[in-house]
Amino acid sequence: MSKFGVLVMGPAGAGKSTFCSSLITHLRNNRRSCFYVNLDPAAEEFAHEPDLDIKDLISLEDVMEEMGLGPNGGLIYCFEFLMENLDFLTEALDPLTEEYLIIIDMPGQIELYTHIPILPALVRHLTRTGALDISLCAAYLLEATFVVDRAKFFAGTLSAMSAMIMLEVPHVNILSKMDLVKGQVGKRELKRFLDPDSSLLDDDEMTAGIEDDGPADPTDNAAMMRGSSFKRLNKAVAGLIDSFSMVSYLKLDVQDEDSVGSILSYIDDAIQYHESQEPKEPSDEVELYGEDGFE
Ligand SMILES: Nc1nc2c(ncn2[C@@H]2O[C@H](COP(=O)(O)OP(=O)(O)OP(=O)(O)O)[C@@H](O)[C@H]2O)c(=O)[nH]1
Ligand SMILES: [Mg+2]
Repeated sequence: MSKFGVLVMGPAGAGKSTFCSSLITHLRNNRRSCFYVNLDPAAEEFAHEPDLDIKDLISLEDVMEEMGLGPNGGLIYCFEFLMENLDFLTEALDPLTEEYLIIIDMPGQIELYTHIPILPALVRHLTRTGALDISLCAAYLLEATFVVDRAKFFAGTLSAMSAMIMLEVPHVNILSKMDLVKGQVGKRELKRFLDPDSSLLDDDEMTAGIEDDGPADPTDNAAMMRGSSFKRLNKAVAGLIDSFSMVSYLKLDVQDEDSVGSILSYIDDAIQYHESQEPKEPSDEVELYGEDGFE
């Protein structure tokens, strides 16, 4: 029996939990079953109560108090604890049938995606044949407001690419909070960010016109950000992203159900959800008709 899921990731405040909630609403409106897993040990409030919550295993507050750790160290400890107690996930997810979409809401600490090998190990446990065997899609969210500052946008894109390479599962990248840039950034301009390439930096107002006049004073932060070495660094990062040509974005406006539905259809395709569904029983209305389609 196959299972299906989506792992919702991205930096702090990118809109992960809001996306999970709008996805749940959309699935319910379309009579589809879902199972919501919260893996953020610091999350307190939810629009939809999680079906499984890491806080029932371990809470960040307790860890910080008992172990004397800060919020980021505490989060890493919580994930190490989860990895030692994977039965917590297995027992809850194992009975789910192929009809369910398992939605996993992750915390926003970026070090979880880039620095430590916990996430690949977790994904291997979720997807391994013979274990949970979940056909899993990773969804990486980045705030659309990042497009205003192109250096920030490429830094975010680099973190999305790093997650893609590290996890080795089907992946969709999402520009969230589209409502915040509507009116600020033109449609044609926005389109260039959906398939980013390094030419975006050529006409960047923030760094355009900078001459290569040697290294900036390292104690002057603002000057560093305007300096030519900063421009060269951004060019190099954008060139690296270009050369992999892996990252493109889907647009998300959580207020618009069609937008959520369109992202869901990309996720469904990536995990081949529809291919594995049992044919549904014909409805009563259809049963009024004979096999030849006539009454
Ligand atoms: N305008 C707008 N605000 C949004 C949208 N999505 C989320 N937000 C707001 O952004 C803030 C963060 O949203 P969350 O969904 O909690 O983000 P998150 O990625 O789960 O955050 P962490 O779990 O703390 O990393 C909240 O105040 C949301 O109301 C959106 O599409 N548009
Ligand atoms: Mg959240």
